Amino acid sequence: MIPFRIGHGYDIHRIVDGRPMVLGGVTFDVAYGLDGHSDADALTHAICDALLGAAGLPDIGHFFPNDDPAYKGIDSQKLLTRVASELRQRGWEIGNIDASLIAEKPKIAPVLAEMKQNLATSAGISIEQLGLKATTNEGAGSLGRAEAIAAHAVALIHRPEAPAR
Ligand SMILES: Nc1ccn([C@@H]2O[C@H](COP(=O)(O)O)[C@@H](O)[C@H]2O)c(=O)n1
Ligand SMILES: C[C@@]1(CO)OP(=O)(O)OP(=O)(O)OC[C@H]1O
Repeated sequence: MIPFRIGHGYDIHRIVDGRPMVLGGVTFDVAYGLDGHSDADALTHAICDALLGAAGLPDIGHFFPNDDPAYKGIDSQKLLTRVASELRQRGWEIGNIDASLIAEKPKIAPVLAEMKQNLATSAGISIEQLGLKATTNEGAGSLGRAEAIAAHAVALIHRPEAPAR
């Protein structure tokens, strides 16, 4: 069996009034938020799907159905912790994760380090194993009009090395 596997995840949530704005486990003090069944943390969802995809497992909606009241408003860091646990139960270790947020607003840079710490802790990896960037969509399209926030993520997972004999 190939000891390394790569996965990709993507998610997008609409910006609406009257919802919390949670990204990477950080809650922003703004008057708008993301629509969804959970806390709608698109960044964390993309990372979950990258990990699940790498392991050849079904996507986030399979593990946490969006019509199940158990997941209504749930903190997506709990979902990421569960996803990482599902992988480890199947003998996978996380090599690294790299993610990109596409958000016209809010400004991510001031809380980027806090997001990285939250995500690394939830996934059970070190900060050095996690890349995170933010970009605007330069005003183009629905993302550029700040109608939604999207995230892409890739993850590399591997089987633990066999002990040397
Ligand atoms: N929501 C965002 C978007 C971007 N940033 C930071 O600004 C830099 C420039 O963004 P461009 O879209 O003009 O390339 C980007 O590299 C990020 O450091 C941000 O903090 N929050
Ligand atoms: C996270 C889950 C949890 O029910 O709900 P949503 O917040 O709606 O997020 P989405 O990425 O649209 O779907 C995945 C679901 O598993």
